[in-house]
Amino acid sequence: MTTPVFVDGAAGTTGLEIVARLEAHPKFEPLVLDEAHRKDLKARREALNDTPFAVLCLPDDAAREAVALVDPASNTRIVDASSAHRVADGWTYGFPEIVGRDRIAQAARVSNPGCYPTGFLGLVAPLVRAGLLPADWPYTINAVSGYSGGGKALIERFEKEPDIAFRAYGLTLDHKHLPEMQVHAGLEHSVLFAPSVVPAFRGMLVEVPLHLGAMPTEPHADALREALAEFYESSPVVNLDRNTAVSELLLQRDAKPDDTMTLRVFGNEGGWNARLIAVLDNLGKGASGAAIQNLNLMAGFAETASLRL
Ligand SMILES: NC(=O)C1=CN([C@@H]2O[C@H](COP(=O)(O)OP(=O)(O)OC[C@H]3O[C@@H](n4cnc5c(N)ncnc54)[C@H](OP(=O)(O)O)[C@@H]3O)[C@@H](O)[C@H]2O)C=CC1
Ligand SMILES: CC(=O)N[C@@H](CCC(=O)OP(=O)(O)O)C(=O)O
Repeated sequence: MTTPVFVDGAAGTTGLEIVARLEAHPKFEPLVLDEAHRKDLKARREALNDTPFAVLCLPDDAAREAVALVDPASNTRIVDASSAHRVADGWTYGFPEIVGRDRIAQAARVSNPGCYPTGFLGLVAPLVRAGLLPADWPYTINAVSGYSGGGKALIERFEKEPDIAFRAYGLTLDHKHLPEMQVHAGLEHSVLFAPSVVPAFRGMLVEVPLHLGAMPTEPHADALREALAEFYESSPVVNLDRNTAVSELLLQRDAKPDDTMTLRVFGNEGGWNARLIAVLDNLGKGASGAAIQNLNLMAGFAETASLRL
């Protein structure tokens, strides 16, 4: 006997990957609407109210609409992959390693983190919480993503314009991920975020460069690395790679789906500077893998069931 999960937005980039993981899942099964009904309000309302779990893989407005379609008396528990509810009251932020597995397990409304915030928060939130990095520091994030991060529209653009080698964006400095990065890292100031896209389908590198010697706490890169290693010691999904004897980190154009995230801390010899770098799949721990991890915890199943580890 399997538990049905309604995937609203199943024809989209994130939705397709969630359906694939649910199809391979030993205890869940995906419920999707056919092409003629996938945007039909009546069909969506029924599925949203009559299924024990629903995952929203929709643009923000459609995700808000989906939540409004759920009767307050309904028992449906929701995971929202959009950015509509990431700092909203009544929603639990779906980053189990940081928020706590118990909180996700008990929640009726879980908001999946954004892909870039998964990398940033994975690196910075535990260190701020431990007092090793200051909460009032002006943090900067340099990040590069595969083009599937922009959904169907960006995939189409990169496939039509093969000459694009690099795309810097977010140039108005008001990217929609700023609030969740500040709130869930417990920061006093908004971060300075410099995202970009390269012609690879999936994968991302999220980097936080730090002038450690200028910080009041003057943390050493080794201390940051060890604190992260300890924090993620028991995680089956997030790991800290202690090997800093690497000269480069690469994203591959044909990378396979991957639901893990690897963190690294590089420091210079004097300990003045550090580069904190997270490598993840925007469609894995950055979206679909995180949704399955949260559903597993909510249903009381093994945390990593059907993840691509
Ligand atoms: N791509 C990624 O790496 C990540 C995405 N996310 C978030 O996940 C959500 C989905 O993103 P993504 O899969 O990339 O986007 P896509 O554009 O690839 O897919 C969105 C899907 O939603 C469908 N849709 C739009 N409006 C409605 C509606 N009113 N009712 C039913 N279906 C609707 C679209 O239909 P149609 O096919 O007709 O356009 C499309 O199939 C977004 O909120 C995104 O921000 C989060 C983390 C990472
Ligand atoms: C390359 C690209 O365009 N990426 C998306 C973020 C993808 C993601 O994290 O999804 P959410 O939008 O749900 O937060 C962007 O910058 O808007």
